[in-house]
Order: sequence, then C-alpha cells, then structure tokens
Amino acid sequence: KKHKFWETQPVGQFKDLGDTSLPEGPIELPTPVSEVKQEPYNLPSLYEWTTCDIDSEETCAEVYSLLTNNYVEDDENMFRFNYSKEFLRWALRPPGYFKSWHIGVRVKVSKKLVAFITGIPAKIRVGDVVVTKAEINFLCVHKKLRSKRLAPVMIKEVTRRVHLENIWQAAYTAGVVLPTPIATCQYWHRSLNPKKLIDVGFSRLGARMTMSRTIKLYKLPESTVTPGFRKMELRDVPAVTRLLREYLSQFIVAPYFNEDDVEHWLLPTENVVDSYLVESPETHEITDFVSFYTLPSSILGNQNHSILKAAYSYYNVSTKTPLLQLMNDALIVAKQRDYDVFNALDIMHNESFLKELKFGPGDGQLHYYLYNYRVKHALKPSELGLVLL
Ligand SMILES: CCCCCCCCCCCCCC(=O)CSCCNC(=O)CCNC(=O)[C@H](O)C(C)(C)COP(=O)(O)OP(=O)(O)OC[C@H]1O[C@@H](n2cnc3c(N)ncnc32)[C@H](O)[C@@H]1OP(=O)(O)O
Ligand SMILES: CCOC(=O)c1cnc2ccc(OC)cc2c1SCCC#N
Repeated sequence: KKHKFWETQPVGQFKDLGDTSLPEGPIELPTPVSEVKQEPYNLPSLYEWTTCDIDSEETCAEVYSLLTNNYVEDDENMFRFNYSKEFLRWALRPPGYFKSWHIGVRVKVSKKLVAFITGIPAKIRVGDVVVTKAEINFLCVHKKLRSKRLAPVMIKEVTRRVHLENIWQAAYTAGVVLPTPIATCQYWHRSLNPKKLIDVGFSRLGARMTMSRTIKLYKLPESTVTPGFRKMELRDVPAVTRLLREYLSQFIVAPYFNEDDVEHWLLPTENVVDSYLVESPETHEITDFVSFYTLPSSILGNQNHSILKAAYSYYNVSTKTPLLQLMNDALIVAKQRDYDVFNALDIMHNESFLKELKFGPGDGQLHYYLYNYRVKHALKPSELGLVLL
C-alpha cells in the first residue's frame, strides 16, 4: 500500500475516486464518548506526551522555537514559515478552544519539545450542513526525528482527543498530496519589495527589464483610494458578522462565524491580523471588508536578508466597492506597512483580481482535506470560502 497510515483512516481513498454511489457526508458514525480510547496512544519509549499551555510564556517560546526551526519549508528550501508567538496565541485560542488539543512530544530525559500538533474547534458548513469540526494545524516533527512514523501517532492522538469532545470531523490543509484532497489551490504572490525578492532569489529580473523599471512596475499609490476606507473597530463586529456570513454563504465550504468568532478572527491584532472596511460616507452602512494576516518567513541561506515580511489575504467581502479596488487598497496599506510580498490563494473570488493586480502564480499548491467527511465531487478553488492559517 502506498499510504500505509492514511489507507487505515476514514478519509476519501484514491481507490474510491469516481465511485459516485458513495454518499456525501460522514464516513464513520460517531461512537459514544465513553467508548473512545481513554488513554493516550503509545509513543516510542524515549518520548512522552505533553499538553502545551500556550498561555505560558516559556511553553509558547518552546513551541515557537520548534516551529521556527522545523516547520514548513518551500520545495527549494528558500523559506521556512516563522509564525510569531502572538500569532500562535491568536491561532490557537479562538472561542471554545481546548488546551488538551495543543499536543506536544518531549524527550523524557531532557524534556526537549520535539514534536507538536494542534486542533481548534470551528463551525464549518459543507453545502448546507454546518458541523463543528476540528481544524488541525502546526503538525511538526523535529528534523532529527523524521521518517520514524511519528506523524501517524500524533494524528491518532489528536483524533482521540477530538473524539473525547464528541467531535467527529476535521479540516486541514497541506502542501503534500494525501488521500484525498477536496480541493487543490494555487498560491499567488504580489511583489511589494521587488528588489528584496530578486536579492533572495525568489524573483528574477524580467527579460529586457532593469531593476528601476521593475521597481516602477510594482509601484503603488502612497494612500488608499476608496472613500470611507478605515480600520475595523470593536463597534463594527455586528455589521461585519452580518456582511461576512451573507458573503460566505455562496461558497460550498466555508466557516460559520458568529460575532464572537468575528471578534476573535477579524478584529485587528498588531503584527497578526489587519482588517479594514468601507463605511459609506453618506449612509454610514458598512459595505465592504478586506483583511490579511501577517506570517513572516525565515529566509534560508541568504547573506543580506533573514526575514521575509509576508501578508496573506484572509477574508474579503465586496458588495459596493469593486473587489479589484478593495484589494488594491489592501496592497497599498501593506506596502505602507513595509511588507515585502502580499500572498493570496485562488479561492473565493480571488481569481478576479490576481492577474490585474500583478500577482504572479507560485509553484506551490495547497490541498484542502476533510477527515471523516466525503464530498461527492472535488471543489473548484472558487467554491472554497475557508482560509486555514
Ligand atoms: C475527527 C478529528 C480528526 C483529527 C485529525 C485529522 C487529520 C489531520 C492530519 C494532519 C494535518 C496536518 C496539517 C498541518 O499541520 C499543515 S501541513 C504542515 C505539516 N508540517 C510540515 O510540513 C512541517 C515539516 N515537516 C514535518 O514536520 C514532518 O515531515 C511531518 C510531521 C509533516 C511528517 O513527519 P515525517 O517524519 O516526515 O513522516 P512520518 O512521521 O514517518 O510519517 C509518514 C506518514 O505521515 C504522512 N504525512 C506526511 N506529511 C503529512 C501532513 N502534512 N499531513 C498529514 N499526514 C502527513 C505521510 O503521508 C505518511 O503516511 P502514509 O504512509 O499513510 O502516506
Ligand atoms: C515570496 C513568495 O513566497 C512566500 O511568500 C513564501 C514564504 N514562505 C514560505 C514558507 C514555506 C513554504 O512552504 C510551502 C512556502 C513559503 C512561501 S510560498 C507559499 C506560501 C505562499 N504564498
């Protein structure tokens, strides 16, 4: 078998592709919580489970350090994600979160943190069915402990702890192909600091292009152009919740946000998430919304630069302002705030602005997955309304 672990799991299997007799929905039925395995899975004898209290400065620093040195790199090992501590606290403590789903593995003798996996609860709609699922993220095994089949144990353990909370589905993304993607998306990148991206070797000078010509090509206005464009504030939460829920209802898979979710996920948090909206100067109605999160990356093996400052398109709603103009204002703000690049997936209506706003296609793909939930047909990226961090 090609996927010795994944072929044992309740996920869409490659051999089932095309079998339209299989119904959409849960693959396995829930069991009574009392029948869920009560004790943790066995680890190799040198290691022990630990629950990572992300509120603790010390533990958060250990998690940060493990991820900064061992988390996801691009195929050319040019970058490694460098999630900040404040980003991790934001990402892992949404309304209703479970500390027990922040799972680490330590070396028994040294207590060194060598592996990590997390879950957070989220209401996610698939079609017209809203289910509380676990969003799984930050799976990481130290580089020195790779290819020892630790990942399947981590996955089974987080599954067990999610089951203990009577939750039976999950959502996750990965750059690798596993059984079986519900959608496959493409990253797009908009240079804001083309000189730096060329210096690090990500971008190359176009043919017959000078550096100054390239800088001019990506130049943006000094200030935003949309009347009524301003930062989101706490008082905007009810209106933004209405706007976002209405907008996301058009996608096949999307989060089902309430006001507490919107306050957590979208209220601006310094160095983590930025949200802007358009308040009509005439009616004071909130008509549009745009947001991006801040996820720097370490630049590997470059003498002159060590950190890439990247903004990632998050949730955007356009009802009156053209999405093109709204996103251009987001680029302008990101440039003002000294980001090097603005990244976006080709999900939701993003395809409508990518080329025109001078995004270039990345060579990385992002696959979306559901655990214990079959969808009849894979989704187009434009049918996806879910962004995982
Ligand atoms: C109802 C609740 C359910 C909750 C759970 C839902 C499911 C959640 C699933 C998790 C979602 C995470 C989402 C997320 O965090 C976002 S994707 C980011 C994953 N992390 C990284 O890429 C960091 C750098 N890499 C590593 O740390 C290691 O390479 C990892 C730990 C990735 C694998 O460690 P390793 O030392 O390289 O490998 P072994 O231990 O020897 O294990 C090999 C087995 O692991 C399978 N594998 C490899 N990469 C995977 C990945 N990204 N997802 C799922 N499975 C992955 C692989 O196919 C093989 O299984 P197979 O033989 O069947 O093919
Ligand atoms: C300059 C454009 O590339 C990135 O921003 C970037 C940065 N860091 C990464 C770290 C790990 C990594 O592993 C897939 C990719 C990147 C990427 S490209 C894909 C993310 C986007 N957009």
